[in-house]
Amino acid sequence: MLSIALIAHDRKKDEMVNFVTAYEHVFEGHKLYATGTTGTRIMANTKLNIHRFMSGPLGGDQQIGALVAENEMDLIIFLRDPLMAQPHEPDIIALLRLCDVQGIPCATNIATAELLVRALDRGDFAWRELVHKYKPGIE
Ligand SMILES: O=C(CO)COP(=O)(O)O
Repeated sequence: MLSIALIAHDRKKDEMVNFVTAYEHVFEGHKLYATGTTGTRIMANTKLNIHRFMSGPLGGDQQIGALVAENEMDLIIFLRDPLMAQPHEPDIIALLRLCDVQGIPCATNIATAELLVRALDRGDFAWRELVHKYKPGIE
């Protein structure tokens, strides 16, 4: 069981709900996290149970980033709105940066999200189980 974060900006939320609904059978085998409103929308439309953090503008991206920093998060699906400025842009950049620091697969558009979820379904994320098994504790 892996940890997956689902995040979508407002104009991408319908896309996220449709996507998660289509792959509900894959997501149901994992521990799911989301920013506040995204999580509420997904739970209203699926049977999935999701741990919801704060809404993005109130710190949700940073809360998910904290788990990425500790190498606890295995996959991030972050449907960003590339055509709308966000008040919390620094938080968004910080989360994406931490994904690169830890080498965490992170999809920022639906095409990449689809490829990664299919890879997850095939078992291509087994290496993340090893990361968890051998991860050093915080000194
Ligand atoms: O703003 C977000 C990510 O940057 C998403 O937050 P919500 O899911 O609360 O709308």
